[in-house]
Amino acid sequence: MNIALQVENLNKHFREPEDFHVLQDISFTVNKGEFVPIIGKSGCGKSTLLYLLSTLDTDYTGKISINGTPVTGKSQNELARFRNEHIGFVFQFHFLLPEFTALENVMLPAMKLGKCTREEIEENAMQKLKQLQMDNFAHKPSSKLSGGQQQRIAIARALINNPAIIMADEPTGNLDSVNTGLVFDIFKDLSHNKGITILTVTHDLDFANGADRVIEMADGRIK
Ligand SMILES: Nc1ncnc2c1ncn2[C@@H]1O[C@H](COP(=O)(O)OP(=O)(O)OP(=O)(O)O)[C@@H](O)[C@H]1O
Repeated sequence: MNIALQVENLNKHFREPEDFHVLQDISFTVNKGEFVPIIGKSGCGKSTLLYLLSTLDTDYTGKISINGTPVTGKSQNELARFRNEHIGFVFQFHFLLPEFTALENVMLPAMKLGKCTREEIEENAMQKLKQLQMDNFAHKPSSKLSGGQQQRIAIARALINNPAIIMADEPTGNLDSVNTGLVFDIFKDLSHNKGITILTVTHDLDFANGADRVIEMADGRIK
């Protein structure tokens, strides 16, 4: 099957401080290996949508399937395992553990999954760092790296469990234009050459313009 993400009639309300229909009848599909930015004005619901798609928020109506697996209705434990195995996360703030080395940070999600030995995980993590041209920094504490380097470590960490899909929320929000370009090139390579699906919320129009297609939102709907 070629579909990485299928979203059907998604609706979400925030109930406090008053009822607010934040996502309205959202339906779309994303194919495997597509690179799709989600754009739209501040407050239109982009991050809320990404949060639902990444299975972190289950308070909605409608259906979400990832890689052919319906995730709607799964228990919190099942979702935690599903996320670890299938989804890589990249955020605006990288959330690296500052006192850990780059390598240790990349290894963490695989250690949590507990499927491989420490040696296997270390080898895999080194490969991911190499892929992002960060292997020379493997043994440096992450706090000693630049913002762009830290974001590349965060992308390596998102890749460690070989996810089918990467969900990113403003991954270049804190970066200068050179590093934004680097992250763009990495995402393009991962999607086009490695078949990983990339869904990313962004305000960066250069980033959006270079992608396969964009999902544009306005007032809780897809335009
Ligand atoms: N927990 C919440 N309770 C009530 N309203 C919320 C909550 N979280 C977000 N909202 C509202 O929902 C709307 C959509 O928020 P969201 O963060 O998804 O927008 P966004 O498009 O990602 O915006 P930005 O580009 O500024 O990050 C906004 O009007 C916001 O104020």
